[in-house]
Amino acid sequence: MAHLQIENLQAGYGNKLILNNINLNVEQGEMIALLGPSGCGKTTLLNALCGFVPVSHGEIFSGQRAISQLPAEKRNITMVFQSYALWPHMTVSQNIAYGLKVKKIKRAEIDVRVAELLDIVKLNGLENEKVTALSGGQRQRVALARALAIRPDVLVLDEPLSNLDAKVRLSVRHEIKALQKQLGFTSLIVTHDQEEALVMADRIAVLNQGRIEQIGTPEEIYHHPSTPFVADFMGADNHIDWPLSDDAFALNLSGQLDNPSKPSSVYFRSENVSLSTQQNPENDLSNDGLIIKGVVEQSAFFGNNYRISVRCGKHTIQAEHDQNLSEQTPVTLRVLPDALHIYAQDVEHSVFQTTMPFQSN
Ligand SMILES: Nc1ncnc2c1ncn2[C@@H]1O[C@H](COP(=O)(O)OP(=O)(O)OP(=O)(O)O)[C@@H](O)[C@H]1O
Repeated sequence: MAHLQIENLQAGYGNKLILNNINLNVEQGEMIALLGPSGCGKTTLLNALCGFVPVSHGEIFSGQRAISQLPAEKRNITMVFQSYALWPHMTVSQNIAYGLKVKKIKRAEIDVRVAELLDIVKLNGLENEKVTALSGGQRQRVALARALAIRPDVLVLDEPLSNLDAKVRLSVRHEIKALQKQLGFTSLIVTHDQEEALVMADRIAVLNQGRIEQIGTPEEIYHHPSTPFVADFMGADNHIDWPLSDDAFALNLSGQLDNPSKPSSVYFRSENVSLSTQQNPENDLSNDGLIIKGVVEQSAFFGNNYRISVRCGKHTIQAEHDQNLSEQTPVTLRVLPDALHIYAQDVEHSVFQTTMPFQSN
């Protein structure tokens, strides 16, 4: 049995159902990132696990224990909040000790545990400071230490990095990941930020409107998004519907698509579009893939590269290129089959199903 098992979970607020049929297993020592757009139910799922939102259907097992109807304090699941939720009038040590005191642990034992945690989160020397005197990154480390102090069965983190500036955020996310590997705690982390999820998580669950749309390793989610929603959310920012009666586009898949005339949605990332200013660029492989003719509409510098918007018939396609290009430059774009995410459109049911004709490595 998984360390945490969520089965057919439904939860919401009053009559408003937010989470619908959530199934998720989290193994001991695993970190799962919950990723999805604003309002999809990420925080509600954490709240349902912690006992802050009632579960109307289904069950949550922590180890062998069914916990969905237990009060929050009996679940041994601890939350680290975005806003840190520290006691401002207390010192760093007092904040870390708080949960242990509530549990009426002996003073000597608390002192040992607090010293251990100060070491773990590298806050030695700051134990007697008021938390209000600390930086955002240090406060979040206090919050983490306080949550870990009571040795929770599961740690849940609700956007723990979103109040930190970009540079601190990068270092704290690596610290949390290193701690998770070192201490082996089981955790779920909510984030808006797909890069954060890719870097930190062992597996990612992508949520859409209260349902899990896909769950998999970062590599699976990134390279093999199983639905158009996941492809789009994970940065496949170009989208066309096929077949397309537009001379600017040619799709050659060497018969790999089950039925080329079947309506399909094709998604691909701008970073996978190779751009040539030659009209008939030499192809060193074959003609396979998507080939598009167009003219440059806009070119914007973004550090590593230029982001080029290309007008292709009625579509605008985003590409990346190492040089600035002037408006109206004619270009040829090419996307190799491995970088195309293709989904059959099931018109009758208004849902998409992946055909997954290609496997990228
Ligand atoms: N206390 C509440 N009462 C009623 N509805 C709520 C309450 N809290 C959240 N909701 C609704 O539940 C839905 C899911 O909200 P939730 O906060 O779980 O989303 P989220 O994915 O965490 O969003 P965000 O990324 O913006 O934090 C939203 O439609 C929201 O309006």
